[in-house]
Amino acid sequence: MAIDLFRLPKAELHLHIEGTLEPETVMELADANGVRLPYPDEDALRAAYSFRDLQEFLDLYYSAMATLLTADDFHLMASRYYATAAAQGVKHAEIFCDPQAHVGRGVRFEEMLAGLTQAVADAERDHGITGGIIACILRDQPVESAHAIYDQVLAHRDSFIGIGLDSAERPFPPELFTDVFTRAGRDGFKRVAHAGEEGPASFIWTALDTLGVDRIDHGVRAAEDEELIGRLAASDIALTVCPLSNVALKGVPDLEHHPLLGLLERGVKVMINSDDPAYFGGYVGDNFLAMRVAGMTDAQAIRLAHNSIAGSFASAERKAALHAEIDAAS
Ligand SMILES: Nc1ncnc2[nH]cnc12
Ligand SMILES: [Zn+2]
Repeated sequence: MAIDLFRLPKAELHLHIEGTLEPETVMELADANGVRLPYPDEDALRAAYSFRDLQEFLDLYYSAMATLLTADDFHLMASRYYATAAAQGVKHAEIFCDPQAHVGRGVRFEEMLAGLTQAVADAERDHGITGGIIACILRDQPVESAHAIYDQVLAHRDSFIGIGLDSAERPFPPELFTDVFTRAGRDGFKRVAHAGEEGPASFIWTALDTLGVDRIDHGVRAAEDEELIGRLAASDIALTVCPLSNVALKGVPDLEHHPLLGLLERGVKVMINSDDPAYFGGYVGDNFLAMRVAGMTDAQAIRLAHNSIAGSFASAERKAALHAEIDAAS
């Protein structure tokens, strides 16, 4: 009998918490906060969840997050994510947030952080989900802004696991942010970066070699570069792949032609994540189910789940316990 993919224990390592805003939550927060949106109702908003590319998605993503004002709003959003994630087998989650996108529209950094850190603590108490928060730098904002937001992250050192790099990829190569990532490395933060989502495989090389990242987010365009596949397979660098996202943003034509399973078979440490699940058609368990329809075997699903634990920043003890949970469930 096929394994229950929702009950398969897994880690989620590529999840933008602002990308979990379902249309009903956006409308609820807009009403509560008196924020005017260019959509009359939930259905009209949902109808807009169809994208030609990354930028078109980002435009909607940034406009919907304008409904987040108070710590309670951030807490509500994240708590809803954790409840759904728990029901889909997530045991450990390293969630992204985009502080510049909130501070830039007048929300205090501490307001955002209070809501998110409370939700992280609640998730462990209520669902047994471990993990934490990775603050992403917006690569389409000036480098000075990256340093300024990093100063705030550093001032709240204990609330963050690490720093990341996201937003519009193609005109903004990783090396623009070498200095701020060097600072973060010296300060002992883990470092991750989106690379090879829409941008070329060369961005994966520079994320590794100039930013010193511990993990690559997406990285699917590594499949176009044989030398890079060899390098990744020989390393411990994991790729946090997001299948439904790549189809929704037209990076790959369909899941049958997605490079995930090919990279897995080449020995690259890939795993399945949801990216922005409210926008792309499903949470991490839904991504597993969709990949099964596209040909993923149970044995591959189990390897992907183990890779998600191995690629996480959890402690060695936590990792051992979660690997054992996967073995028990499979
Ligand atoms: N898929 C994605 N790529 C880059 N930046 C993002 N921010 C939220 N989702 C993103
Ligand atoms: Zn992402």
